[in-house]
Amino acid sequence: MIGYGAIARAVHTGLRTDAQALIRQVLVRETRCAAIRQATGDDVGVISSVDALHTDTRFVLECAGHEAVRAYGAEILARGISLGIVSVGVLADDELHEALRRAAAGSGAQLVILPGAIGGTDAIAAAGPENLTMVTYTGRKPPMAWAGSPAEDQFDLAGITEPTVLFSGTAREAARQYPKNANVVATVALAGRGFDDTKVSLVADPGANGNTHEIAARGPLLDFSFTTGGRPLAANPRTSALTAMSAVRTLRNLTGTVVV
Ligand SMILES: NC(=O)C1=CN([C@@H]2O[C@H](COP(=O)(O)OP(=O)(O)OC[C@H]3O[C@@H](n4cnc5c(N)ncnc54)[C@H](O)[C@@H]3O)[C@@H](O)[C@H]2O)C=CC1
Ligand SMILES: O=C([O-])CC(=O)C(=O)O
Repeated sequence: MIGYGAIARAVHTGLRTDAQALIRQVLVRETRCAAIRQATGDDVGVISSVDALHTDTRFVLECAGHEAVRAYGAEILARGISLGIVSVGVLADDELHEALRRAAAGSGAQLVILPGAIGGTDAIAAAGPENLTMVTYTGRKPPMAWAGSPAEDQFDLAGITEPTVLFSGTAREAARQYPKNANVVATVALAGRGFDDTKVSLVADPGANGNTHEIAARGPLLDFSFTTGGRPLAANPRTSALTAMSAVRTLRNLTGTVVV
């Protein structure tokens, strides 16, 4: 697993008593190794380079942010190790996306896009771009869950008293401008009509109970709307707890006899 922040810790906890999947190593930055060794306990190795991965590693799960996908993604895939990512928004960079695709194609590994904080991408991906005429995404979070995003420079977040649209544009712009809030946007885009043809609104809503994701899609095969009202992780209010459970599910499904 790459990273040991809010999502990664919840994944580790979620799998501690699991017989199906086991986190063997955590890949973190060199400067963080000592502190993270204390936090993980003895059941996990703490490493700071892809070279230190066990040679029989089957799957790497990224829970660390866009920079981590850039730093390690291609190297991992080129070794034939499949990579699951939650920091999907980084794929709005076409050059990186292509480099990861090439690395995976060359080794036979897979780049796996996790659903993360949202439900519904299975239906959109099943329909496919040829069967979708429109896909939109609206994300709502309490105003202070947008702290640390570009919205902080444009709005007085603490003073917001009614639902306020912070961003309106394409999935590509949203993913680039909101790297810690719009990863699900990228997942919707990749499942459906792509980064430039998915309309996105990001809203600060003082009445929001947690992080709400609304997806709407239309086409000859379906008329689709799905809302996920996710509760945040205590360790990071901008991140929905479901993101970690989505990763736990992905890891369990790697070895499950019956896979749902
Ligand atoms: N797809 C989805 O539904 C969601 C995706 N995310 C993505 O997950 C990322 C992590 O989220 P949280 O765990 O809530 O954040 P966090 O800030 O609690 O944890 C991130 C961890 O990654 C580590 N890290 C950063 N750069 C690294 C690198 N180059 N190498 C190794 N470790 C590195 C940090 O030290 C930190 O421990 C977010 O930045 C975002 O990209 C977040 C929420 C939902
Ligand atoms: O956790 C969430 O609610 C979604 C999120 O931050 C992201 O997609 O980056």
